[in-house]
Amino acid sequence: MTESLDKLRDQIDALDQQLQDLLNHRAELAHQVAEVKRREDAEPVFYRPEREAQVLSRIKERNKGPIDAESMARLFREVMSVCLALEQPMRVAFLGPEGTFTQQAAIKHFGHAVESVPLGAIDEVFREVEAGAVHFGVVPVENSTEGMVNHTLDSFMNSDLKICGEVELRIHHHLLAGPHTRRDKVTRIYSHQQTLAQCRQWLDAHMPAVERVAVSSNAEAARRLKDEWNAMAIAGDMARELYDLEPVQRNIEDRPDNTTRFLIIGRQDTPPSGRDKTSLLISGKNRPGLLSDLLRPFRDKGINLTRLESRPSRIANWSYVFFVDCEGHKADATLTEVLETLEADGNTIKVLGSYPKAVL
Ligand SMILES: O=C(O)C(=O)C[C@]1(C(=O)O)C=C[C@@H](O)C=C1
Repeated sequence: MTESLDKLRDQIDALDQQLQDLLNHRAELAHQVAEVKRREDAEPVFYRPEREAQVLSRIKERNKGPIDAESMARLFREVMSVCLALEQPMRVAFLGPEGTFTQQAAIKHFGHAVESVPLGAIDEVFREVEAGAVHFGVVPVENSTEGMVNHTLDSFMNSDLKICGEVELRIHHHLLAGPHTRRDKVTRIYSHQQTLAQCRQWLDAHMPAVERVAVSSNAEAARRLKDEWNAMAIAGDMARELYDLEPVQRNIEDRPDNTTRFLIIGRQDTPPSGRDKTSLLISGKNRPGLLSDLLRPFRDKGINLTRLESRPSRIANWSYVFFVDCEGHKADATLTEVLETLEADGNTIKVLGSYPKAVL
């Protein structure tokens, strides 16, 4: 026999009371953790990405359902976000304006309890983190359809900031209309250049005659519809909600698995979490076989590379630096040996950071 609604709700009320008490108990413990950190360190580090990654991975591994592992981890993401805010209110800069995918990535990574600060350009995000005006920054680094975000790679060449985390976000783009849009009179579509590129085939097939106008961000494209009648915009859900726009057609990205990867940048080194990645900037004297010489030590030690990118060095024409992502932490003995071999061969290595692989 099934229980009555009232009885079931009584049980839910009792569990909610327990959950609430447990969450407050957890928050008290986080508060005590903060006191220990303050006592033991003149410059205490409150945010611990390696610990957060371990907590979230464990939650996913031991989850038995019916709540799915991803959703459970997202709930705990918010719990830790609130606990961290009790230790230290955090300010995180992102490539703005409000409503960008980068803001969505910042919230996915840190939870809703952080204060997110929109900035106008990638190098501004770097500068504000360097200056200590914010604790961390979030910048896009690569898209699965359109490739690298070169501004971000180039910013690392002149910065000592450390990568302390990564976020992956599935990107869905929608064709949007504003409150005054006359849908039969549309002559222009606004969006960020990368978004227009990610929706090129759809636009060619469905709106070939409409001019595509690249603007500084998808959120800016959405904002413009406030007072225009002959334009539409392409943007994601966050911008759509922020500017209260109508979806004309959802999910118009050419590839259904369209994903963007973002990096968290900060001033601190991150200890090993057990499931880490390391990002390196490597340069060597231009010669035949340079690239294969750079890669051989990784192969010899069995270290998996997850990304390899070259960029002009900006020192001399046709000389390049290499951005290499590999599995493992710079404190691992094998990776240390690889880096020592590369340096002994006369190459210059800059470790951009070792950080936990994305868990969410
Ligand atoms: O373990 C810590 O160092 C904490 O500060 C606690 C806690 C948590 O709530 O679990 C909060 C913030 C840190 O980023 C990591 C974990």
